[in-house]
Amino acid sequence: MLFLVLGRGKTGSLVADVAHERGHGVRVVGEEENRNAAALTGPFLAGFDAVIDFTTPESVVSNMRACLANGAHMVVGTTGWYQHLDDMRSLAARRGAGFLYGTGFSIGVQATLRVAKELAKAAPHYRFTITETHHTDKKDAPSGTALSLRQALQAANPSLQVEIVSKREGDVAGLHVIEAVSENDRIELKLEAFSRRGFADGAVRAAEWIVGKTGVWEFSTIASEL
Ligand SMILES: NC(=O)C1=CN([C@@H]2O[C@H](COP(=O)(O)OP(=O)(O)OC[C@H]3O[C@@H](n4cnc5c(N)ncnc54)[C@H](O)[C@@H]3O)[C@@H](O)[C@H]2O)C=CC1
Ligand SMILES: O=C(O)C1=N[C@H](C(=O)O)C[C@H](O)C1
Repeated sequence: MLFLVLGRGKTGSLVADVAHERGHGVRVVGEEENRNAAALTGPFLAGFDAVIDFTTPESVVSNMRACLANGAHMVVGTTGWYQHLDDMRSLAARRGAGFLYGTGFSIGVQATLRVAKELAKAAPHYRFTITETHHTDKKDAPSGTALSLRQALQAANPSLQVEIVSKREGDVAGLHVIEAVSENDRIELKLEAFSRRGFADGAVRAAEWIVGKTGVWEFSTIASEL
């Protein structure tokens, strides 16, 4: 397959490496070539099986508009743009695109989301806090994964109030800690990414999955198929 990767940064570069390792052709387009999605014309996009976006909360919106309007198959790993989610979902549906988005593409994040739901049910009267720590260049806060974890906790137990604390330190690839506290004890569920490799692997597998499909999916709903 031939993939177009948007973003030559920390994660986009690794996504390109993983896609090569899995036997795919890859073209990477960076910021200089693609200001305001200038590179993403219909004829250019038609040459790729799928597009994978790891850019910024600002740039990803024009990238999605261009790709989805042209009916492309697109995987969006970039976080911090979810106020536009309804618009992007309807654009994808109107144009017959394939659109898959998500906050944490690693197996670790997906497993933690499942365990979090069980914890919310098993400790319904505890006070919940999510603390997320990431590198100092991260543009969005809270992290997309922290928002997904809160959503998972509250889906399992709608009465839970969940505080999110964001920390920015060094080059941390991703640390999420869920803490549930009662008068008697404290439970901790901790997920530490050792590198960005797990996210890149999930993104490439998601791109393989979406080729030829039309529709809109959040990553967690299809992760078990990858
Ligand atoms: N869903 C997931 O599993 C993961 C999501 N992320 C998210 O991915 C995004 C990127 O993260 P990093 O790679 O750490 O950031 P980064 O800052 O290292 O890379 C972003 C790159 O996008 C480039 N860029 C900006 N506008 C562009 C445009 N219009 N076209 C092409 N490239 C453009 C920038 O020049 C930069 O090189 C963030 O939103 C982050 O939260 C990161 C890791 C995992
Ligand atoms: O910006 C990052 O680095 C990461 N962003 C994602 C998020 O916001 O959830 C996923 C991962 O934690 C790394």
